[in-house]
Amino acid sequence: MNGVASAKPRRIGLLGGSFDPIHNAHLQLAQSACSELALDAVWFIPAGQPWQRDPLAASPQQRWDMVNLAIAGRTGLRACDIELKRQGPSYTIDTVRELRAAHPDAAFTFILGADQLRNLPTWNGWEDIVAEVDLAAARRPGYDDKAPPQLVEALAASGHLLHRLSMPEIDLSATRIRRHLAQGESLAGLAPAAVAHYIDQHRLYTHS
Ligand SMILES: Nc1ncnc2c1ncn2[C@@H]1O[C@H](COP(=O)(O)OP(=O)(O)OP(=O)(O)O)[C@@H](O)[C@H]1O
Ligand SMILES: O=C(O)c1ccc[n+]([C@@H]2O[C@H](COP(=O)([O-])O)[C@@H](O)[C@H]2O)c1
Repeated sequence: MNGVASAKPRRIGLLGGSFDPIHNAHLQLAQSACSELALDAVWFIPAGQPWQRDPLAASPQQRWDMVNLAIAGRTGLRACDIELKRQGPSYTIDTVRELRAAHPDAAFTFILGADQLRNLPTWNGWEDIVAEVDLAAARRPGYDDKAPPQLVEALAASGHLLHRLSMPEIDLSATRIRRHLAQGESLAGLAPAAVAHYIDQHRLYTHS
């Protein structure tokens, strides 16, 4: 074929999280974003040092292992260790800039729940994030899913979009899972069986 075919950019969703541990709502969020936004893939990005949180219970290696177990065999889902390899606090702005530089052929959308959508204006360099990527947000029980006004303004100025995911609210959090485990309760239906098995083998989250 003659001429230059304009290759369509790969559409990649980025799902950052502490994943302490990864659970079924994370998977549902990724799969909803993938199908609703016609993404080619969603990359799970475990945070190395999530600077706004208390110290995590599982180690970076354990969170990485659990993410990989959870996504194994699921089409379009991948894990990305960019933040685990970086020193210092994990800033999303560094991640999106590095990924855009490394993958100029890709169009990235950062995926998040309503809690972090509300919180986004406290993130380091948040206006720069909005200038780099689209956002996709899911509702979450107990959180207003209205975007903060300064975020709406920044999105309008940047030309990037805030996609609203239509997945139903899921009342599940890693906090609830850690609490369940500390009380000796089962994870059935809350996290993939392989993750539950890993948690059991490594005796994670046995104390609240
Ligand atoms: N039930 C849920 N519905 C929608 N989004 C969710 C849900 N659980 C987590 N997320 C989103 O997934 C991303 C990663 O979340 P994270 O790893 O902190 O899990 P978490 O369940 O919120 O953890 P924790 O209870 O420890 O705060 C965040 O953007 C968060 O908003
Ligand atoms: O960049 C920041 O300053 C920043 C502040 C808070 C949260 N984030 C990112 O938001 C994602 C979800 O965080 P969390 O704490 O809900 O697991 C994860 O990728 C974090 O690195 C990013």
